[in-house]
Amino acid sequence: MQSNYVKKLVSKLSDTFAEQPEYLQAIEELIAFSELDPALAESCEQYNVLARILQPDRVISFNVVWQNDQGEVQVNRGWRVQHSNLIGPYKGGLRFHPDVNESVLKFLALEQTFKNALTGLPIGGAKGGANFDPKGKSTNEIMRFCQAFMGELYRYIGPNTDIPAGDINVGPREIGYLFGAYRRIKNKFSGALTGKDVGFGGSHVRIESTGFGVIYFVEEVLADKEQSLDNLTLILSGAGNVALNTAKKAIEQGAKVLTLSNSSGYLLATKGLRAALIDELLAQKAKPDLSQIANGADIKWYSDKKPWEVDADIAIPCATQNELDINDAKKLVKNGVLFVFEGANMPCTSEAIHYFKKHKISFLPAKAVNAGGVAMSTFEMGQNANFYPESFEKMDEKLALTMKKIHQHCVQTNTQNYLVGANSFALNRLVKAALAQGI
Ligand SMILES: NC(=O)C1=CN([C@@H]2O[C@H](COP(=O)(O)OP(=O)(O)OC[C@H]3O[C@@H](n4cnc5c(N)ncnc54)[C@H](O)[C@@H]3O)[C@@H](O)[C@H]2O)C=CC1
Ligand SMILES: O=C(O)CCC(=O)C(=O)O
Repeated sequence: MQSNYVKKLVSKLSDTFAEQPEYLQAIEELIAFSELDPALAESCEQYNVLARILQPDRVISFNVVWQNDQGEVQVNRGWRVQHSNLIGPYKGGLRFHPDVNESVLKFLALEQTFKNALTGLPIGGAKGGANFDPKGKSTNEIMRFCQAFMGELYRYIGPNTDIPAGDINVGPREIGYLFGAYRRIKNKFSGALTGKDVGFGGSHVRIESTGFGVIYFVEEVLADKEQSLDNLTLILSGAGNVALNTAKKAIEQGAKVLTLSNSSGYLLATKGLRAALIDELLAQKAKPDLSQIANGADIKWYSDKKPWEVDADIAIPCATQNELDINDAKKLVKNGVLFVFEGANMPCTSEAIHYFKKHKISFLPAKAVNAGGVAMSTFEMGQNANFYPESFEKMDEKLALTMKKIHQHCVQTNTQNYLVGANSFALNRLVKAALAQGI
């Protein structure tokens, strides 16, 4: 997409939001790797549609005031970025992390909007969270923080308005506290949050869905090349919800998962991680201490290093944004990696993506690869709306079918390039909706 209209708009956004590098990075990737249907181009410019869909409808920001266990009053910043409800209610996760700021949440909300459009489901895009660090906090402190956060957020959400879910450091425990607070404030039991426990309105497979969906998508891409996961080697980063469920399903499907990681280093299992170990890690409530798993034999811990130096067929970054940079990309290419699948949101820097493209490495973008989570959240909303919970097997089948459809949306839009296919399918759907709905 390189018309004068687009160039002028991007230059204006770059000036206005120069202090928001992650948000500008997400815009740059979209513009560099997408194609607008020529039949839409003139109206898109005439009605300035890109300026409307690249910027969030609104950014809500608020104080979160809570007390720690010592009774001291703490103040964090909370946000909800409601990016677009053109094709469905605002939908996207909440992240609690000290690095959270407006730029990070605006990039995540933009990505979410395009990811959700790519699924083909009727969901808009949003993201939220707080610059709260859960590390070292007691369960009571986490609960009080969630209650204080919802004490502000409840005004802006609802089952047909905006439906938050989890993301980094927001899992079933936090969703439980957030949901409890929402239910009490509103005196309503409704599907205003997803990722709930199956005992009170959650869907089977929501916890596993992002990671399982990653592997269903990997299998679709491999099947296109008449390959399977059997005996392929995978390197993964992270050791949270997405990484562990990706590892679990990959091992089940015959692959060898060599690594997991956290911000202190990575764990390498030269013979592949055992399924039982992944199950143990999944069952732990606290974040695992990976360095303690090393056994001095076939499982080793590498401090302050990233897994991208390990020789493997497939790399799947599943931790956080910009965790895989140009130096990592060079190592992967040198070691002969065949595919890079983005499990996390925007884990590869722009430079890394351009390097993969230059070296003809198959690069599969987050919008497609990790969309299984939000798709399952949408199915949770459906089950809440009709008061009818479905079985694990049915939801798992639905997830696999959804990942197949997302794969089709990419390849039917661009047969050569998944990144362009994914971005363009979503872009054209959003532009058409904006034009049809007027200004
Ligand atoms: N949970 C979900 O359903 C979905 C999550 N995502 C994305 O997947 C990624 C991971 O999310 P979750 O697994 O849910 O979070 P999580 O909180 O369960 O796990 C995050 C993991 O990343 C590790 N980590 C954080 N910073 C790191 C760094 N700099 N280097 C290496 N490891 C680091 C943490 O130690 C932790 O193991 C995020 O980008 C998130 O936005 C995307 C789609 C859905
Ligand atoms: O399940 C959801 O609503 C959102 C999941 C999410 O945050 C994401 O796809 O990045």
